[in-house]
Amino acid sequence: SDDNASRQWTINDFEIGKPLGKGKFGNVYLAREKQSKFVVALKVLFKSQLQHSNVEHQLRREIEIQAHLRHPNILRLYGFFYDKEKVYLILEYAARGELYKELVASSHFDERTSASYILSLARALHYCHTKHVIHRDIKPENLLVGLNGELKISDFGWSVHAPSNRRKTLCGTLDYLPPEMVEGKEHSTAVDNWSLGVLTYEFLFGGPPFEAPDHQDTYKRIVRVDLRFPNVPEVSAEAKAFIRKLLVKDASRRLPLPEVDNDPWIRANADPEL
Ligand SMILES: COc1ccc(C(=O)Nc2ccccc2)cc1NC(=O)CCSc1ncnc(N)c1Br
Repeated sequence: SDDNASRQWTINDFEIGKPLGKGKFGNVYLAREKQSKFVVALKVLFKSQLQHSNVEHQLRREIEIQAHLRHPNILRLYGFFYDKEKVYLILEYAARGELYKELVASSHFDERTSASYILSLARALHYCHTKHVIHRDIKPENLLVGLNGELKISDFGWSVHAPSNRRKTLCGTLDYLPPEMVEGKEHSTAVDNWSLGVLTYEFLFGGPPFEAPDHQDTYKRIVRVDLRFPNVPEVSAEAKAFIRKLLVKDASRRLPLPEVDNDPWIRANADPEL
């Protein structure tokens, strides 16, 4: 409940369990609030590292953004607290962990699994866009899986309010960035439409579409939309047609997220229960 989110928590309110993951600014632990026995994921961030990387403002913006986001496919940030040297984020626990691990384990997903995940993602991103929030960092590492196999978008570390031309320090991989971002131009919510296309490709073929030996080559392939499909029989023409509707250089011509529901490939393959 919301009064829970605002009350002042301390680390003594929680029993700490196994480590769930090692993040860029700190580690995440399974934890349980002692009184309610509510299970959460507790992310521990070191203030010194946040200050050193000059991302405190990003974290504050993220906390502000997340406080207003409520969607079944968006990992909840229930609240936060801090002590002298650390900031703690109280996160929803995604019982089936990182989607990335499932993708690596199975090398690629079948069309039904892929279409179901992509539909959930399209609905969550459209919800964000109605709140003028662009995620900007949609990639398998930022996706988690809930107890019933539902996809959860996490780590809005790079989200901004649209429109924006805020430079995203290209420390991470370029693979998911659209042409307008790699070219440092102004970008809109349509960057997430592009990333959805990249992710669909990666789910079906096991790797991102513009992968190349080095940054420069990836950069060139992205700005040229140098899209090639391995001619593997198990991926349908409808799947490729869907990907081509999203990986479009002109941001205004990318398939709008509300229309993802009506795409023939999605209709034929996504779980109707979604
Ligand atoms: C809403 O989720 C977040 C919101 C914010 C931030 C964050 O660090 N922001 C941030 C940190 C520093 C600077 C600027 C932004 C991170 C997350 N999420 C995560 O870190 C995911 C932790 S891993 C995990 N979580 C739950 N269940 C599991 N099974 C696992 Br594994």
